[in-house]
Amino acid sequence: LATPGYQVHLCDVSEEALNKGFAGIEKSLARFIKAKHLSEQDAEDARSRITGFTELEKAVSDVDLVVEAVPENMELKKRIFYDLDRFTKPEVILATNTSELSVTAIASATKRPRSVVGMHWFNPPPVMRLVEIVRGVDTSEEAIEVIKKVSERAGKETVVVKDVQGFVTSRAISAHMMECMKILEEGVASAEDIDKAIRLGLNYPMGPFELADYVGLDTMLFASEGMVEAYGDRFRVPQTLRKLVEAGHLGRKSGKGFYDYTKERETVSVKK
Ligand SMILES: C[C@H](O)CC(=O)SCCNC(=O)CCNC(=O)[C@H](O)C(C)(C)COP(=O)(O)OP(=O)(O)OC[C@H]1O[C@@H](n2cnc3c(N)ncnc32)[C@H](O)[C@@H]1OP(=O)(O)O
Ligand SMILES: NC(=O)c1ccc[n+]([C@@H]2O[C@H](COP(=O)([O-])OP(=O)(O)OC[C@H]3O[C@@H](n4cnc5c(N)ncnc54)[C@H](O)[C@@H]3O)[C@@H](O)[C@H]2O)c1
Repeated sequence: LATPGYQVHLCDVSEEALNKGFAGIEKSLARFIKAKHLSEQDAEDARSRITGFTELEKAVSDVDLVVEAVPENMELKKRIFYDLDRFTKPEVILATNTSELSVTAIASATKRPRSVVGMHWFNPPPVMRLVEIVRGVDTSEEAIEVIKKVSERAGKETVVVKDVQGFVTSRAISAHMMECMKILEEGVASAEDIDKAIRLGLNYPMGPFELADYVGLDTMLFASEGMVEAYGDRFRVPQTLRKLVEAGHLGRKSGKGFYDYTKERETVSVKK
């Protein structure tokens, strides 16, 4: 959002977490410069528009829009939205990047459910072309329009969908990933070969296991558990996923998931 010109307040729980965020932004800017999508000056301008905060109240006291992206946990999201409602000006729109939780339930923690809306980005957000906008039961047309305009200014296409479990995209990707994990558990093929088959045979940019590691296995597990509750057994969470998360192997962000990122990986380069 800083690249197309917005002033951004980035808030996280600690300096360390904040620095991790800034490091991610640097990596992304470097890729855009290398690909000649941005000049050094554009990148410097974007950087200068981002200010870091570790106190939510200070971060949001004079903003016009909040985009929340804390971990996928309803209690945490509700607590944050309760605070956002108290700390922001009454006209501010409060968006959530939830992958699958009920936007309506998150909105119920505020006194302004009309101004609460889903703004679902995709990983990696600077590159992926879609923002899925989720209309909660009370979300106003005005809130939807603001998110459309902001997304378009960030170069994204949008779709507006109803607030059902998993919306369109998480529901579809969960079904695909869960089925591939069951194929792995049945011993039909190795993770490497399933990824290769889906990449080359079905022309997906990433196989299901490298994508799960990329998204984060904890996020995948939270999302899948919600799907089981809403849609029943057809989304049964595979043991493999649950065990990896129990072991703290969350994918790329923890260094290990379906694959080991602490070593050179020869088997699963994303391409070829
Ligand atoms: C769970 C949630 O709720 C929802 C989700 O997020 S579900 C997951 C959705 N995401 C996906 O499905 C991603 C699938 N994977 C892909 O589309 C591709 O593998 C990928 C875009 C990540 C990488 O693309 P790939 O062609 O394999 O690699 P690469 O050549 O390195 O990257 C392609 C371009 O993106 C750029 N890029 C990749 N990651 C980037 C990043 N983090 N920041 C900036 N630019 C990036 C590269 O610089 C490159 O740019 P160029 O074509 O102009 O040179
Ligand atoms: N990972 C993905 O590919 C992806 C894609 C689209 C949407 N999402 C959604 O985005 C959200 C975040 O997911 P993630 O995978 O980035 O999780 P993550 O655990 O990788 O990152 C969450 C961030 O929130 C911070 N945080 C935790 N508590 C906080 C608080 N009280 N105040 C401020 N910051 C806090 C953490 O320090 C961390 O930096 C979830 O709702 C997820 O479903 C994730």
